[in-house]
Amino acid sequence: MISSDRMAAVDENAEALGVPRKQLMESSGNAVARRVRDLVDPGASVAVVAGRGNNGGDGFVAARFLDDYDVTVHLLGRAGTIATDIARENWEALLRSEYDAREVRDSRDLDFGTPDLVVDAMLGTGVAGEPRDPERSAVEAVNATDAVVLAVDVPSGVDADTGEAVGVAVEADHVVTFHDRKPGLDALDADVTVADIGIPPAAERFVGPGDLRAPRRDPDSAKGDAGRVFVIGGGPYTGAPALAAQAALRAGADLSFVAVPESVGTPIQGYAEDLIVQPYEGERLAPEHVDGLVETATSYEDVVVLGPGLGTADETLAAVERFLESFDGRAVVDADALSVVPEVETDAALVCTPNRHELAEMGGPDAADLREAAGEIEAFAADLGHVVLAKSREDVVTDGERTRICRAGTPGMTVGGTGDTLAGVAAAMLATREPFDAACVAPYVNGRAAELLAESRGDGLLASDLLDAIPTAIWGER
Ligand SMILES: NC(=O)C1=CN([C@@H]2O[C@H](COP(=O)(O)OP(=O)(O)OC[C@H]3O[C@@H](n4cnc5c(N)ncnc54)[C@H](O)[C@@H]3O)[C@@H](O)[C@H]2O)[C@@H](O)CC1
Ligand SMILES: [K+]
Repeated sequence: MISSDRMAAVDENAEALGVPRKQLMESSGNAVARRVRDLVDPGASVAVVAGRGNNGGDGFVAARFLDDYDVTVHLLGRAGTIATDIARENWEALLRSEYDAREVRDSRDLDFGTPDLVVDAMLGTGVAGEPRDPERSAVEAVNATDAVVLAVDVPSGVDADTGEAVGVAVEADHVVTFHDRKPGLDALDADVTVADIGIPPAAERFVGPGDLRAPRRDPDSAKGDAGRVFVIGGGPYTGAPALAAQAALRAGADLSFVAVPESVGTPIQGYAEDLIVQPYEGERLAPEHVDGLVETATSYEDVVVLGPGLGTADETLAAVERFLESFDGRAVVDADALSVVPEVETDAALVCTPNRHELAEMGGPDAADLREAAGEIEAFAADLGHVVLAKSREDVVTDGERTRICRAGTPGMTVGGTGDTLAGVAAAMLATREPFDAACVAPYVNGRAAELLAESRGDGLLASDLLDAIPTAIWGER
């Protein structure tokens, strides 16, 4: 089962892996034609009713695979308004080769005769709202025929995710959908087949540009703002919390607060004027600081980063435990704070970011190659009840049910501090995405940032160099 957002991401990932959309369209159209062959005999009359998006493009391709049928293609609207290059190219290919392909410029001219089969290629996953004319009239005309109706991907007017129709919708007898079932198709009274269109499994397995670009939809948390990040770290170390907080800003957070012992507040503020330092008394985090921190984080709905530079003093780990017991928001847990997570009952949604050694100390698999241990890491995350982003050359990201691999990055990233920038990026992502998605995208961004610097910095990369490259890794390419 695949949602339309995820499908769009996978499709873009496939393109990045060298399987362009136009190739997928060729496979989709071919699959539609094969289904036509199953349903009606050669010589039968087939009307392809096509919209101006890629769903229509699939229909244009299908026509080329049906030369032993009596095929007419009806484009709803003017060819000049075809929305994508690949659909337009396939339309023009029909014209140049003298297929019977017509523009329907006015819904009153809609006449596709009395075909044996109608291919509904009007609207697919790109539909927004109820079908407008000419599609609306065409949907009604298709429903009024006696022809067998084969819908491409999803019956036009039906929402692929919910199965609902806001206005008119095609009553399809058959649906050929691509790559994987769409959740909305189960609700329909139609026979559904799934066609393999050659999307490599790697497009789903590996985090890619599609994951980054996918709509950031999270009805529970996204309130239209990019979020405040609250880093609880520092004491024995000062660089780590500052890097995490700055990375969060570079990845789009509106504000970055750093709660640190007053002993290190001044140096941390000195690193960057963009950070808002909130000092508490003493030299390290202790249980007496926790209530105030929980209150701040809760009242502002901050995404918390817990751990960078905290150290391992007993009272600090007790404070981490106490924090997690009473906090019920979202947090990235990193570094020294990780060892507490398996012991604690918390209502918070956590993204845990252990390296190989921290993962083993948490009770996860002790493996030299994390990717090979992905199954065990998934089982560990299921047990833990939190998202695990296990960092290595190839990161393993899992919520206990789904697992993805992130291959982005460079050898130069073994330098200290890249884990801190990762935690900050993850927090910024967590403000607008659900935890698993945020955990997939964060190492991709951090790794891409390093890749952008590979030529100029090589093995001399510093974690602080990544800060500048993070915005380009997110928004700058394409
Ligand atoms: N995502 C993928 O991986 C693949 C997608 N393919 C096809 O591409 C389709 C999605 O293509 P698109 O994103 O171009 O979208 P669609 O072709 O589903 O629809 C977009 C077009 O319809 C118009 N439109 C939107 N809402 C409308 C409404 N309410 N009334 C009238 N017109 C409306 C838009 O202006 C646009 O021109 C899929 O359903 C599938 O058929 C396949 O080619 C293969 C791979
Ligand atoms: K359709």
